[in-house]
Amino acid sequence: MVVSKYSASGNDFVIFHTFRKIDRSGVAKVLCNRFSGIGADGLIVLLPHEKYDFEWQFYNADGSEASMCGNGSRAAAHYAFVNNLADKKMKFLTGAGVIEAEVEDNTVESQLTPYKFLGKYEDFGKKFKIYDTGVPHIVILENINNFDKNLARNLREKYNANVNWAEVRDNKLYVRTYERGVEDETLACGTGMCASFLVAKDNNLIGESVKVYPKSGEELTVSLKNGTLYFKGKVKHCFSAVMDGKNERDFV
Ligand SMILES: N[C@@H](CCC[C@H](N)C(=O)O)C(=O)O
Repeated sequence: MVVSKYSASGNDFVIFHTFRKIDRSGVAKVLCNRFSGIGADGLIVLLPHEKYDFEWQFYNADGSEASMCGNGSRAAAHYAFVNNLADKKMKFLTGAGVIEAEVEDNTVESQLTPYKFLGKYEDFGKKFKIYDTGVPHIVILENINNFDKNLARNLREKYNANVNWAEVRDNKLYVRTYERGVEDETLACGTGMCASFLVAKDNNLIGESVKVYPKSGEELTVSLKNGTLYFKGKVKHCFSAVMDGKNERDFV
């Protein structure tokens, strides 16, 4: 069994492709474990699809399945292209709908599925909005140094959403995200950066396109064109490894 490890702006993934569509929650937990596995925020499995270039299964590190992952969509597109599973421009099916992606060397742009506004709230002493950009995200617009892991954990549990602190400085967007399913802050979260973009835009703090910097410090671009979110940045293929003599069944 061959697996690849990718980092998409610091959000890291184990990726492989196969023909079998089975529950891989247990495999995700084993492979994503940072001490006894490969270590990653999520597992992505590419499967054949009759209409699209492929479909994917996405699992968080704790084995929970998520309908979408922005950074994962960029890593998966790069993996599909270099492994000859798709052309540079591709369409693939996720739990949230069809993603269109384009690979140009190590830079990948994904066109996300339509977003939904889920409401405006005041709770735990904070004002925030929730947008679904494929998965739900709470966005608190304030100094990102106020990022508070305990508060994020409480909000995540009560609203079953990822939690972002977002700040606009010098026309740039800075975002820190506590991710559901990793249950910690990650170095970057694509759907979180896109939700933060929407909230900053609602507040007239940015235009139709902005440079975004997650915790990793890597630069990405989020744009809104005709009501559709585009998300672009570099991905890194860290390595591919042969899991010697092993089948994924051996991991659960
Ligand atoms: N890191 C992802 C989001 C992955 C899913 C999320 N943790 C959830 O369970 O909602 C991204 O880049 O968008």
